[in-house]
Amino acid sequence: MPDILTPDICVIGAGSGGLTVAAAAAAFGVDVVLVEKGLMGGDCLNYGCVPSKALLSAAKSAKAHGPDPKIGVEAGFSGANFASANDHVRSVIAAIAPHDSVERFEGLGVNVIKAAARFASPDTVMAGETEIRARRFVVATGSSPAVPPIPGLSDVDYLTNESLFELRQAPEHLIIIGGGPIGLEMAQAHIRLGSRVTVVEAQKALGKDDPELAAIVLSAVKKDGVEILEGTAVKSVSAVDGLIQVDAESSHGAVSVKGSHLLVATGRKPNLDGLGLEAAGVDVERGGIKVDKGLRTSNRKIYAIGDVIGGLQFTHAAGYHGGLAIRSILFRLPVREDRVNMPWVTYTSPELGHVGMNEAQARKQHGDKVKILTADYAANDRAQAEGATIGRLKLIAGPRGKLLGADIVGAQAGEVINLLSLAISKKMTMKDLTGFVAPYPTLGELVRRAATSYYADAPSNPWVRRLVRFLTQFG
Ligand SMILES: Cc1cc2nc3c(=O)[nH]c(=O)nc-3n(C[C@H](O)[C@H](O)[C@H](O)COP(=O)(O)OP(=O)(O)OC[C@H]3O[C@@H](n4cnc5c(N)ncnc54)[C@H](O)[C@@H]3O)c2cc1C
Ligand SMILES: NC(=O)c1ccc[n+]([C@@H]2O[C@H](COP(=O)([O-])OP(=O)(O)OC[C@H]3O[C@@H](n4cnc5c(N)ncnc54)[C@H](O)[C@@H]3O)[C@@H](O)[C@H]2O)c1
Repeated sequence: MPDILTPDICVIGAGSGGLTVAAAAAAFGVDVVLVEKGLMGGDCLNYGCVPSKALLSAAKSAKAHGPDPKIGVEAGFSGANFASANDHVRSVIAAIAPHDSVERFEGLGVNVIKAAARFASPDTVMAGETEIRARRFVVATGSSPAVPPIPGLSDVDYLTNESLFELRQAPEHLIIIGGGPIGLEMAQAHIRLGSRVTVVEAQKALGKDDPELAAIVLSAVKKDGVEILEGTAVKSVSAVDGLIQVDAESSHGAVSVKGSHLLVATGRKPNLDGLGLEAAGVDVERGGIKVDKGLRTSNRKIYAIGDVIGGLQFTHAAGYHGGLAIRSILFRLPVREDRVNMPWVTYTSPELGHVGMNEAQARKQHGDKVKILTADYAANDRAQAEGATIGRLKLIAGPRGKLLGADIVGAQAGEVINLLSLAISKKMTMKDLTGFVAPYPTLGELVRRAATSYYADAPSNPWVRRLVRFLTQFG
C-alpha cells in the first residue's frame, strides 16, 4: 500500500521557482509537499547561475591580476590556475547550498520527498511509493540543454552546462556552439583562465539584446582573444586525431574549426519527460507547458512556473512566478504575469543589462513619441576613476516622458539596471529620474544624466525663457 498524503499544495521541482512557492506556503502555515528528483537548488545553484558567475569572478580576477599598463600595474602574473578557479566554484556552491537544503526546508515545515514525480491522474501525483492528492499542484521542473540534431554530435564527447563545471583543467581550445548568454559568458571566463576559445553562432551573437550595446560586449570579448564566428551554421561534428572538428557554413563559405573540447550552448528545452502530463490533462505547446496569464495550466488545479513554461528563463523570473502562484493559490487574488518588464543581465565584462521594452517594441506602440536618451560611461566621473570608461546607458522614454525601457552596457550594469527596474515597476517618468539626488561619484548618476537630456530643448524654448525672465522681476 502506498503512503497517501493530502497536502494543500504539492510542488514538483526544488529549483528557484519551486523553492519560492514551498518556502512561502510554509511561512503561511500551509501544508506543503515538495518533490525533487535531483539536487536541491535546481539548475541555478548546481549547473547554472552560481557556478557560471563564480567562474566569471575567478576569470575577472585573473584578468585584473595580469599586467595592465593602462593603470600602471606591471604584475608578474604567470597565468591562472584553473583547478583553483574550479575550487572557488565548488566553494561558492557549497556556501549557498545549505539555504536550499532538505534540512532547511524541513525546518521551515515543508515535507520534502526525494523522488521523481509523475501525475497518475488529474489530481494525483506519484513520488516513489507516495501518493499525493493535493488541493493545488505547482509544476516547476525547469529546463535542460536543447542539443540540436547536428550530424556526428552524439558520437563525440561534448559538454553542456551540466558537465562544464566539472572540468579541473583548462581546455586547450574550447569550441562553443551558440553565442547566447551562456556561450558568451563561458567564452570570456575560459579565455581569461587560459584556454583558446572559438564561438560558432548561426545568427547574431547576443541577438536578444540591443544590437548597438551588444556589439560593445562582443568587441570586448574579442579583445580578450575570443574568436566569434557569427552567421555560421554548424553542419557536422566529428572526432579527428583526438580532437573535435566542427564543420560549418557561413556566407563566406565553408569553415572548419578543430578544438580539444566542445560546449553546446544552443538554448533550453522544458523538462516534461516522465511527468505524466497527459494523465493530468495538462496541455503542452512548443516552448513548454501551456499556461494562461495567471500561470494556470489547462487543468485549473495545476499551475506551472519557471523555465518549464518557456518564455523568459531566469532565476528571478521563476521566483516572480512563484510569488504570483502563491498569491493566486493562498489568497485567491487575480494575478497576471508581466513579461515585458522582466529585467536581465549578461555577466560578461562589460556587463549587459536590459529591462522593459526595447526600441523596436516602443516605436511600434508609440511611434515618433519615443525618445532615446543616452549617457556614456566616459562622461561619468566614477567610471573615469575606475578606468571603466567603456559603456553606455540608453533610456527609452515614451509619451509624457514615461520610462518604457532601458539598456545598459558597462561596469556594474547589473546594479544600475536594478534602479531602472524599480523605476519601471513604479511607472516613473523622466521627471522622477531627474528629481532625486544621486551620491557623487557613482555610476547611478548615469541615470540622471540620460534622463536630464529629455529636457535638453527647455533652455531654448521661448516660453520657458519668458517665464524665467518674468520670475527674475521678483528679486
Ligand atoms: C549556465 C547557465 C547560467 C545561468 N545564469 C543565470 C543568471 O545569471 N541569472 C539568471 O537569472 N538565470 C540564469 N540562468 C537561468 C536559471 O538557471 C533558470 O532560469 C532557473 O534555474 C529556472 O528555475 P526553475 O525553478 O524553473 O528550474 P530549475 O532550477 O531547473 O529547477 C527544476 C528542478 O525540478 C527538478 N525536476 C525535474 N523534473 C522533475 C520530476 N519529474 N520530479 C521531481 N523533480 C523534478 C529538477 O531536478 C530541478 O531540480 C542560467 C542558466 C544556465 C544554464
Ligand atoms: N546571465 C543570465 O541571466 C543568463 C546566463 C546564461 C543563461 N541564461 C538563461 O539560459 C538561457 C539559455 O542560454 P543559451 O545561451 O543556451 O540560449 P540562447 O537561446 O539565448 O542562445 C543560443 C544561441 O545559440 C544559437 N544556435 C542555436 N542553434 C545553433 C547551431 N546549430 N549552430 C550555431 N548556433 C546555434 C542561437 O542562434 C542563439 O544565439 C537563456 O535564454 C537565459 O534565459 C541566463
